[in-house]
Amino acid sequence: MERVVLVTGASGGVGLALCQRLLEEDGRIHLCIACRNDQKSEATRDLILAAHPAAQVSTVEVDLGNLASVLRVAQELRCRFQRLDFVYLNAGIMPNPHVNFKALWRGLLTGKLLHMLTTAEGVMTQTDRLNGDGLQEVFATNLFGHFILVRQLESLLCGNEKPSRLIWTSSSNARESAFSLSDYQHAKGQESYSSSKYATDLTSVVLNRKFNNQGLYSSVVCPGLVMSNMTYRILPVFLWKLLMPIMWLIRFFAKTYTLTPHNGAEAHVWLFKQKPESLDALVKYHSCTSGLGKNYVEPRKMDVDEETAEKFYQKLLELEKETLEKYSDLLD
Ligand SMILES: NC(=O)C1=CN([C@@H]2O[C@H](COP(=O)(O)OP(=O)(O)OC[C@H]3O[C@@H](n4cnc5c(N)ncnc54)[C@H](OP(=O)(O)O)[C@@H]3O)[C@@H](O)[C@H]2O)C=CC1
Ligand SMILES: CC(C)=CCC[C@@H](C)[C@H]1CC[C@H]2C3=C(CC[C@]12C)[C@@]1(C)CCC(=O)C[C@@H]1CC3
Repeated sequence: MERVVLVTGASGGVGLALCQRLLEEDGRIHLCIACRNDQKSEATRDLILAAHPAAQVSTVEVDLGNLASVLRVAQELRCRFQRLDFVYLNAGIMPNPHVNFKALWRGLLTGKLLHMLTTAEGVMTQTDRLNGDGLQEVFATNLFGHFILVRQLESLLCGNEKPSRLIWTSSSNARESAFSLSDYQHAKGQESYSSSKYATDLTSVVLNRKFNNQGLYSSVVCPGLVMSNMTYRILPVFLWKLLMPIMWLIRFFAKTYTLTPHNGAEAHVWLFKQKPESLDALVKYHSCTSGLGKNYVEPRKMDVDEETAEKFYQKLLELEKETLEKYSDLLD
């Protein structure tokens, strides 16, 4: 029986490249692409089918920042499939990004420039806002919508003959200091993106602890710095194009400058080929590209405290309970 692979955020960037690369690896998979609306779904499906005419590609529509939409899509997926083999939790946003160029300059003087150029630590801030569900938008879209999706798909992911896999697109920008248990939605600070990605890392660690014995395995990946709609909202396209020769140079020192969505999907595709039992739950798998353009994957231990992860998970369960009570009419 063919493997069923669900990819969120499939309409562009890393998600779209991932879909193309998965079909190159195994043309027999059933690929289900999740996009925000049916025009995007159809356009993405057409693009994928143009390169892989014999591929089995189906579509679902979901706005991950809208809990009713997440509950509806989960119900649709439960009706459509008996099992999901891989779920790539890749959709993500970074609204209103702001780059602190002075910080980069200081980094040059203090010898921290390379670290800043690869993690954006101390370099980027964002302005977040409340969404229609009354949640912080970045937390809701990058993490909580995906969390509810996974929990609602438990019957398709757990207890199958073969293990099922969750693969979260995290980031090198995930940082403990941007996250706090008392403000886990990051309503007070200006690093909501960094906080949401750290929360993603914590969630993946706990999901492994809770669900490995039911055959569900979770991993986190970082695609590296990729030119996509997300980065084109940080600096204009022409500036990125001007910076390209400098970034190719930086790549000799910073292997996470993958720069293209195809390269950025390296770790996602590598994980597709690994046995889950051989993976380390406390490791983030980074897509890397060498100075000469060769792609590879680098595992790096994550900076996560397992006790904080467990406490955070309990908070997610409380929020989940509130959500399910609020939307009880949408549940079977
Ligand atoms: N680019 C980079 O340098 C890095 C990116 N990442 C992560 O990689 C992932 C992919 O980003 P990337 O490809 O670069 O960026 P893109 O902006 O190109 O892709 C983001 C995808 O997420 C989708 N999406 C956004 N919001 C929602 C929503 N509310 N509901 C459903 N789908 C949504 C977008 O859909 P739509 O087309 O409708 O907007 C799009 O398909 C993200 O999680 C990002 O945080 C991590 C490290 C570095
Ligand atoms: C010479 C040069 C590359 C200049 C660009 C400066 C900044 C705009 C970038 C330096 C580090 C980058 C970075 C990201 C965005 C752009 C930078 C701040 C991310 C935050 C993009 C999204 C992520 O998930 C992680 C990236 C880390 C590095």
